[in-house]
Amino acid sequence: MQIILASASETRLALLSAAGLQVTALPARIDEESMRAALEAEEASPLDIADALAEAKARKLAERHREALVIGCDQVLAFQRQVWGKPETPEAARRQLRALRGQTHRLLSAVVLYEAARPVWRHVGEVRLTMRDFSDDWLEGYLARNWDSVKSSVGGYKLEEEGVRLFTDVEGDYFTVLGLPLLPLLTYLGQRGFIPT
Ligand SMILES: Nc1nc2c(ncn2[C@H]2C[C@H](O)[C@@H](COP(=O)(O)OP(=O)(O)OP(=O)(O)O)O2)c(=O)[nH]1
Repeated sequence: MQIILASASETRLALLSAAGLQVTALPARIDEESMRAALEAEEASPLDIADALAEAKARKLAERHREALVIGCDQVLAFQRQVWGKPETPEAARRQLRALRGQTHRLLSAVVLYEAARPVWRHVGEVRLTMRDFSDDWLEGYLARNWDSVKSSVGGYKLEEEGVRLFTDVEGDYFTVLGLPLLPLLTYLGQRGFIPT
């Protein structure tokens, strides 16, 4: 069965490909900003927001590819009752990282699987990340060196790159930080016989 990743995320495609899966990546192109704003207005939890966005992406492509297995994903950052998506500019990343400095925030990575155009499995992974009290000067250098890479990341960092220097503690699954709860997904795909075990 064809596996479609309903995502423009190079990181997610790289994780699935490195795990040996043959996956076709197609962007779902939903209006995440307005969906997230509407859900926040209804006081949806960060978990429900990530899950709803992941499902919307999977559903959109599953309706066009009814015979495929479609994986939809979404990751949000939760901090002090706020829910953040990707910072749009270096200034937004600077503001966000200064707010998170010396604090603990959460990343929630949701995955929803559609089979024959129906949702059959879902999971949300959560990680708690604590940032050190880095200096403004260091942050300026970090952004100058890393903005091109981290502008595609919800936290303004990539844990597997220099972004690791932001942290004193990461409590949870590495792949969930990168945006995909890979291990539960691979377990389910194996149990259902979609990938060899
Ligand atoms: N390589 C890497 N990527 C990260 C890390 N933290 C977050 N990300 C990326 C994974 C996702 O591409 C992105 C989360 O944003 P979204 O869930 O909105 O996905 P994105 O817009 O990239 O693609 P999609 O909405 O699925 O088409 O942040 C990290 O530590 N390392």
